[in-house]
Amino acid sequence: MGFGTILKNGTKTISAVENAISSGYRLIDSAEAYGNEVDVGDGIQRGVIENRLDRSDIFVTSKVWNDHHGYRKTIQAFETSLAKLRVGYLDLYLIHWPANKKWHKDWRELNDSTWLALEDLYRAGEVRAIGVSNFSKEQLAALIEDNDIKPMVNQLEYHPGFAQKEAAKYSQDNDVLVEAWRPFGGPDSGILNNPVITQLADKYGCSPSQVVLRWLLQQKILPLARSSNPEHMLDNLDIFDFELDRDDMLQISTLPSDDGTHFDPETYHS
Ligand SMILES: NC(=O)C1=CN([C@@H]2O[C@H](COP(=O)(O)OP(=O)(O)OC[C@H]3O[C@@H](n4cnc5c(N)ncnc54)[C@H](OP(=O)(O)O)[C@@H]3O)[C@@H](O)[C@H]2O)C=CC1
Ligand SMILES: O=C1CO[C@H](CO)[C@@H](O)[C@@H]1O
Repeated sequence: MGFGTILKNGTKTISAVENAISSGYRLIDSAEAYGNEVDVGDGIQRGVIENRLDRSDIFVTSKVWNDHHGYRKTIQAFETSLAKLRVGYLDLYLIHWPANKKWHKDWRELNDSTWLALEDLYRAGEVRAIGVSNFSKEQLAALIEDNDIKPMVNQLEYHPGFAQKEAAKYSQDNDVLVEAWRPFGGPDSGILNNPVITQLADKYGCSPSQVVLRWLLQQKILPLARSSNPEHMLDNLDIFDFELDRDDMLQISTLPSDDGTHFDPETYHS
């Protein structure tokens, strides 16, 4: 179970990350694009001290943003992220979004040169694992074909009403761990109030968020949940003592598309 860090206000970020570590989270998902790596780093430091942990107990992820694609800029972006987070090394570094065909004629070469930077950081021991985020099947297949080291993770938008099944299946078939971003569809989605989800929560005697997280785990997908509320943080971790049955898994998987904004890896540009 991972903890997401899209949190705006500085103090709120520091205390959310510190509380998350005190609640038991060990995977902290950050990114240069969230603009709060200094605060995330402070939260990690406080959480480690408060709970008498070591740096090595925490798994820290960051991601290179779209305007830093390419070998040289990626290395620089990594160094900046590391300096802001102050954690010595990263456990996982991801390409946040692929360069895609719509915006880059040379999308494949551009992804390869960004990836080469990640490979070099990995070989140098600066990052313990490397991966991608928001890569479609085609984009991931090209990267695997062209390079020596296969991505270890593909972090995808994946939640009830928007499951990127093709990309997830291709990743898993190639031993690439899938992480789910925005598991609850973000703050304004109706996922946690969806009647199918709330009825299943009643059936299993758990919360709607726990139903969603179980649905992900049972597909061998690692969820990245974000919360500023310590009760929700604990609730989201307490999901290892029940199992959704097959029919209920299917009910969630076949929910119609939700009303959220869905980002398409083949066209997204920012
Ligand atoms: N790779 C990528 O491109 C992307 C990665 N991400 C990553 O994924 C993480 C999660 O996605 P995010 O967009 O933050 O949204 P989430 O899907 O995690 O939803 C967060 C919302 O859910 C609420 N919530 C959490 N737990 C509960 C609960 N138990 N009961 C009721 N409400 C709950 C939170 O409210 P409250 O605070 O009150 O609990 C908050 O409003 C990000 O923080 C980021 O790390 C996100 C987007 C893109
Ligand atoms: O990680 C992210 C945070 O959310 C953004 C959109 O709101 C995404 O573009 C981005 O991938």
